[in-house]
Amino acid sequence: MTRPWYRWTAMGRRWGASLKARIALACVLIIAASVFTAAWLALAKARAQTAQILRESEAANAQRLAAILGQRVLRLQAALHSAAKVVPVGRFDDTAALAAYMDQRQVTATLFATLTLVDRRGEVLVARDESGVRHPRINLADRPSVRAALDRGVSTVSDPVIARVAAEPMLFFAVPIRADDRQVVGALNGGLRLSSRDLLIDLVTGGGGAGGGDGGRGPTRPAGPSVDAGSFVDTVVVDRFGTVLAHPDARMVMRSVRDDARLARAWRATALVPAVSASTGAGQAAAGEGLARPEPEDVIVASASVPELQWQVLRVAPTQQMLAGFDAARTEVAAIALGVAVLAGGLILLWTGWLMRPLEQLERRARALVPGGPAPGEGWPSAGGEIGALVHALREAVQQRSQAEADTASLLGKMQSMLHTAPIGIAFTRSRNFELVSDEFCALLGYGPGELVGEPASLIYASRDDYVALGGRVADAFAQQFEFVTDCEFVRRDGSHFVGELRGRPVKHQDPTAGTIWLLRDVTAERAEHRELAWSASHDALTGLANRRHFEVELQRLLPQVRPDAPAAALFIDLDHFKAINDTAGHAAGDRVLREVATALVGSVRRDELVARLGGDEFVIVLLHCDLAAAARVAEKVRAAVHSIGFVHDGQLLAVGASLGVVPIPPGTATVANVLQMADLACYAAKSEGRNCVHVQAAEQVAVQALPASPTPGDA
Ligand SMILES: Nc1nc2c(ncn2[C@@H]2O[C@H](COP(=O)(O)OP(=O)(O)OP(=O)(O)O)[C@@H](O)[C@H]2O)c(=O)[nH]1
Repeated sequence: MTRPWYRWTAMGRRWGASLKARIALACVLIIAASVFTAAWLALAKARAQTAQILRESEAANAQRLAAILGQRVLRLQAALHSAAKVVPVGRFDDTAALAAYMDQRQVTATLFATLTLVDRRGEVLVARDESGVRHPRINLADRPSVRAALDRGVSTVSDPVIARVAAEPMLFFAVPIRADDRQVVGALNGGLRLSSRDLLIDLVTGGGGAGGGDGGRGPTRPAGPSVDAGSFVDTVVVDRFGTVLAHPDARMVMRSVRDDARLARAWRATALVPAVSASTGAGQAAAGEGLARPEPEDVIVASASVPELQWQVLRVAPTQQMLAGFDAARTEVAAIALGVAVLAGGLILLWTGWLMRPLEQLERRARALVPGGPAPGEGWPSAGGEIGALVHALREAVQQRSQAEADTASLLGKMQSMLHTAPIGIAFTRSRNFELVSDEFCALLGYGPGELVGEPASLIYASRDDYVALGGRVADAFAQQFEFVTDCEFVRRDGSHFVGELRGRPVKHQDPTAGTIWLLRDVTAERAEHRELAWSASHDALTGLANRRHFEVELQRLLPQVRPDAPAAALFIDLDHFKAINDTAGHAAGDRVLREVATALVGSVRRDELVARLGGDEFVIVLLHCDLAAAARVAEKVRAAVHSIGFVHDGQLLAVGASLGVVPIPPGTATVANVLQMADLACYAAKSEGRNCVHVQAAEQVAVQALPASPTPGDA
């Protein structure tokens, strides 16, 4: 049983390899990438544009708030000026008059938390605050703003300070009081809480632009995170030293912007450079107004300066929160892109499935191209376009192949019948295997009809080496467009060998893979007979030695090998009184003697020496690489061997002797006849010297004596 995981893995692999799945997957990826990229780029552009709009909007807001702040300062100063004009100048020592004056400053008192009238020395003449009108004995001449009003007769606004009495951050306005002669005789001071609605607090809590005030007694914003009403934008007012004057978080007031990292970065980004001192009057411009650069990554910063106070209004908006919609949209876009891609991929999968149905049918039909499958023209899908063209081409090819197979089968049938009856061995091999064999071929090799079909061709060769060597020769012959013919030793099924004549011809010379036709016949007897005939033609039938004709051919072949450094000699042997043996013991005894002599001759020389019977009782031996002295020694050995022959025939001891003539074969000797003539003469000399002896002919005598031709004794 197939395990489920294996089934799932196999199905996954099939799907992975499927063209449909690949196209669908590719489409999903392309569509997802396209949708996501397009949406991402659009969002990024929209985000950048929105950030720019926010910056510009916040810059305008900052400028508007700075303008409001400036107007408020001017209005407060104007109110203080108005009050200063009605100060009872000539009655500074009249406590009741001064108290009455203060008591009547209801409107001014609603604008300022404290009102203080000081004389030329800075001594407080009368003061008014939430507790009423008082005459405290204090001197304010140490305050720079009071000092400037008294000494230089100008209206001033102090830097924020922690008030001595109220113990909270306050601003002090001072205007000079002049006598009729325009001399400064004192100053009227207005103290204002930074938290006053008439100055700052409503600006940073979203009430910017609203007129009116609470007389400097506006509520302080509660501690904790605070934002511009309904938004994430913080409005912060900072003086030229970086001291926070107004902040949505009341705890930050009078602290340095450096205490809040984000605020510090925003403030630095405004690049505001202190341009005036604390004692400088309002109205001087400060640098850095407008859009801030460079802007920190996490905030959008806009700023505007309040020239009257050398303050700066900062609008700080957290980038991430302001543009959170875009960040959320990115995730949505990714999800939508994926969804669209998956949906499109599904549709494409269905579509390609529908498109590829003919292809699947074609695949099934192609799988059925096996014996026993549908008829060549049946089962093909009907389709147009490329698939239709493919179907058409395949159907044509299958029909043609089917026709070709039928033709081949018919031809093979005829061939089989021919091979069955052919009286010669015929075989067809391809790729070194038998594909067709005639009955005779099998019979030659001891196999039943057809048994060699499918077997390797090497099976019938007696030697594996012969078979391998044959391959190269066959290839050479076929390459030259020759028929290949050779004799080779084959092995039958029973292990017996025979010599066969093998003829081979390729079916197509230009295509070796098309196969080869072989003809085989057993030539064992034929070749043996031929060898027999060839041997008989060159050998003496009685003794088995080379005959005269073969001797002459061989010596003629050897003569060129004779050189001064490779001397040679010839021994001419003639039996002594052989005729008497024939005559007394009979011809058969004479034949036996001749055979014994041949054996003695062969046994006296090296195996490869040329030993021949020239005829009758005449023999000749050629010794190669043998000088005359050595030849003389061999001749003596031969003589002794012949002389030692002896056997009893019809009660009679038969023995024989031999006369030997030894001659050197001079280098350059042209003919066999010369050699035989000289050797014969030497043998004749041995006969003359009494027989059963060796006559060695000196080399210098040989040439002289060899010149005239004379008949050999054997010819007589
Ligand atoms: N048995 C036998 N005799 C042969 C054969 N061929 C030649 N003869 C005989 O060999 C003899 C050769 O004799 P010769 O060489 O003439 O005379 P010889 O008796 O040997 O005398 P010398 O040579 O002078 O010693 C002849 O009688 C031939 O008939 C052969 O094949 N068999």
